[in-house]
Amino acid sequence: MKPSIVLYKKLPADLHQRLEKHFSIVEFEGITEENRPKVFDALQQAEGLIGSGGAVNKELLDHAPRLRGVSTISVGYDNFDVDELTRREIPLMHTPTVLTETVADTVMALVLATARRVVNVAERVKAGEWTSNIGADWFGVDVHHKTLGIIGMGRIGLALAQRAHFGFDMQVLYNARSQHKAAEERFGAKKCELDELLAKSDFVCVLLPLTNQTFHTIGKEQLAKMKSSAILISAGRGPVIDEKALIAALQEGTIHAAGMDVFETEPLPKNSPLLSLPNVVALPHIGSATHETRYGMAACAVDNLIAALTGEVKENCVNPHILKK
Ligand SMILES: NC(=O)C1=CN([C@@H]2O[C@H](COP(=O)(O)OP(=O)(O)OC[C@H]3O[C@@H](n4cnc5c(N)ncnc54)[C@H](OP(=O)(O)O)[C@@H]3O)[C@@H](O)[C@H]2O)C=CC1
Ligand SMILES: O=CC(=O)O
Repeated sequence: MKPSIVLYKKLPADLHQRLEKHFSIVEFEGITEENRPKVFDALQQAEGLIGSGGAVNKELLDHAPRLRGVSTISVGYDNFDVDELTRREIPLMHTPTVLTETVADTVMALVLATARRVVNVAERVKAGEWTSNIGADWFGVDVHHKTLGIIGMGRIGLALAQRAHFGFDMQVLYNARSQHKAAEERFGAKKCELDELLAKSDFVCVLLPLTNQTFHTIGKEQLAKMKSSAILISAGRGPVIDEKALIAALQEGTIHAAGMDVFETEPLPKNSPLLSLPNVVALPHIGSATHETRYGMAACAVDNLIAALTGEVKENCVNPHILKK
């Protein structure tokens, strides 16, 4: 009999078939408040779990006594209780690399859209406001030759630095725990303390994962250290930025604008003040959302689960130290 797995995200047909060759699949559309009891029921027999979104915490794991492998269709894994998975010796697999270039494109799109006010002016054109030669009230600010600060110089940070350096002749500053020689040698990036990065950057791009250490890395105090002409880009995880403090900074002119792909609450609530600020470009967490990349992520996650359950993990494991030799 094939091992049973729980799938909680719809997959392309061919990838579903690839999984079906190895496993008997119980499928759900996400893990929600409503379907939680049914998911818990299916988890009693499940040896594998694959999907994205929804918390995979101790409560859920307590309903999954036979679980041997978990695969998320994402690179970020902040909604997984990694300590609890590790304690139970369950490998957690994720999808780094396959989405890196696409997410870096999204971040660059946010840089350009906020600086050049692309969304705002396009809306004005559609509203019929372009009735004569445009004046300064339609102008944006330059991106090329400015200074771009990257907070979190990992895979995506490196791909962003490449775009900024070669595409836009920008000076790149970065803040991370370790030194990133590749970024320094290839893109002239300079490592600096957070305060220095905030004070010198025209664009501050936050690409940190969400952890206990990174929660609210950018708050009132940090925003006050930025140039009043600076633009903040948030594309790691929403809670890395104190959204209340950011809203106040945007309203009071402490900083010039913000481009955001991630938020403290997602989907962004309809009454969020961010939605009525003209100097905010808000995207619905589309960092990796192209057809090609989302397919690549799903394929990677399927292969990751097969590897985890057949004992053949070579890469993409968040807690590799638990793997049996
Ligand atoms: N908007 C979207 O759709 C997407 C968002 N993401 C988010 O982007 C994040 C980054 O992805 P990726 O680049 O692949 O991840 P990486 O793990 O390659 O990079 C993370 C970087 O963050 C740094 N970092 C982590 N913790 C700290 C800390 N406490 N203080 C300072 N720096 C820290 C790391 O520093 P060091 O190098 O020193 O270890 C590293 O440079 C993901 O975790 C995810 O949350 C990812 C994909 C899509
Ligand atoms: O936010 C997306 C991810 O892959 O992480």
